[in-house]
Amino acid sequence: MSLKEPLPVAPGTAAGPRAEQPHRATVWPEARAAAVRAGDFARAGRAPLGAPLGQALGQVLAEPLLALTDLPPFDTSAMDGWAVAGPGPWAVREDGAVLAGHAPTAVAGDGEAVRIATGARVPSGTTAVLRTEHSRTEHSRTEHSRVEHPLTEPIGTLLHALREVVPGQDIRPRGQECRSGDELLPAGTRVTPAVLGLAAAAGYDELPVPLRPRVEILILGDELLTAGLPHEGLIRDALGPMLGPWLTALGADVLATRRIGDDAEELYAAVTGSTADLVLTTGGTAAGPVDHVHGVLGKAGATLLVDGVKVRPGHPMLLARLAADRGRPGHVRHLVGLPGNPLAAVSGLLTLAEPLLRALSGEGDGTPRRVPVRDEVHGHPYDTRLVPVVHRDGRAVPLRYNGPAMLRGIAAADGLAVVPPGGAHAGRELDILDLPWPKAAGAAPAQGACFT
Ligand SMILES: Nc1nc2c(c(=O)[nH]1)N[C@H]1C(S)=C(S)[C@@H](COP(=O)(O)OP(=O)(O)OC[C@H]3O[C@@H](n4cnc5c(N)ncnc54)[C@H](O)[C@@H]3O)O[C@H]1N2
Ligand code: MOO
Repeated sequence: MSLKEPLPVAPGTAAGPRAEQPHRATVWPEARAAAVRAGDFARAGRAPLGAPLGQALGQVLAEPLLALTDLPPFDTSAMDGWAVAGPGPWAVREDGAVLAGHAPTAVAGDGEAVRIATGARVPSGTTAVLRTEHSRTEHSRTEHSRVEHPLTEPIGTLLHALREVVPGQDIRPRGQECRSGDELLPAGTRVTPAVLGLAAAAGYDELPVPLRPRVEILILGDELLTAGLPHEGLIRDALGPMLGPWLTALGADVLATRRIGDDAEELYAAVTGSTADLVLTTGGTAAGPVDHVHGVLGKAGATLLVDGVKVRPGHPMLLARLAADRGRPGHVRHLVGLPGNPLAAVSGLLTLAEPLLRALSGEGDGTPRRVPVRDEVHGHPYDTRLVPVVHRDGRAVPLRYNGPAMLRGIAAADGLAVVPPGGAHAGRELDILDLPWPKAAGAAPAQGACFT
């Protein structure tokens, strides 16, 4: 697939000084689409990885799963019983039974039968398999004294069918499920335990899965503490502990979470020196005296693809393509700038980072599901709102504590409702961005306290 380089969605390509710039915010759906395009563009040219079966679980197939063999690979018996040739009664061959995993020892001639196990390769010449419970054997008197062995038959044994025998019955013909080269599953299929089983049956030792996107997190802000209680204008870093595990849950390989402070030079060095596919910064996206993200992107020769989004919270979020790394010219790198307010950062994560990572992993655009909202939700006059909700009885219930600086709502939520400009009346179906972890059992009382 040849992909065109994604263009900035708003006028202007270079990140430069912000002063006096026109408002360039992108509408929310278009911002997500731009993130998908960026991920698709970065994925093109990345060769998939051959992951051993056990390590591929949960990933998606980078290529279609083609059968490496016919399945079944040979004609097999579907039942324990007798491989028979032609019409009965049949003379039982005394030279052995055919077990699963063993090459057939006998070639069945017309009027002959040989004992066979489920899954065993049927001897050539077999016309049907007669189930044990549908058969009767008759032994000649002279041989009765012979010691019986489970895998050999007394000489002169005759086999009778107790039911009509239809040609081909209880034989699974070679290639019944698939022929070698058949497409078993398309690219993009999630590797589940069942897919692992099918892949093994079809001859795979490794599966082609996309390289896990490599992400580096840069936490900006001199006011942030990594331990203890807030004091003297200092607050705890809420994003460092949250973003790494969140990105891991999205399938990314988190290289590092680094604390940079409000130092523009250190930020420049970290951004330009990063080997990650995606650099995620937190804070410093606005126009304050120590908000360095735009300036550093300009100096680093980055291209802004999204510079502000018409969404609340989180509107200063941005997406940029970083200049090519001289050491790895084909490696496309992006940066997502998350606003510092913690719920605004979550909004940026779900609006820009998640779709980009999903596309980079070949997972499609993850169309949100639609759920009716239980209560009226107030909207912003012009912008989309993302509001934490819990699912109750098939409806989305908006939670309180949904301000840009608050995490109390999202910590109790199942997802974020996408509220269009102007708001939504009770009962209206809204897109829901589900969170990438299972619902917590027993969380209902805490959530109850958060309802509007
Ligand atoms: N003049 C304007 N000021 C602001 C605007 C604006 O449009 N014009 N936008 C506001 C909005 S909306 C947001 S969101 C913030 C975004 O600001 P930054 O991305 O530059 O973030 P900071 O200023 O660094 O921090 C904002 C806020 O968040 C706290 N913070 C930052 N990092 C963390 C963290 N890791 N853990 C917890 N809290 C964090 C920081 O202390 C600030 O309180 O800008 C508005 N201003
Ligand atoms: O966009 Mo800001 O996130 O509203 O606080």
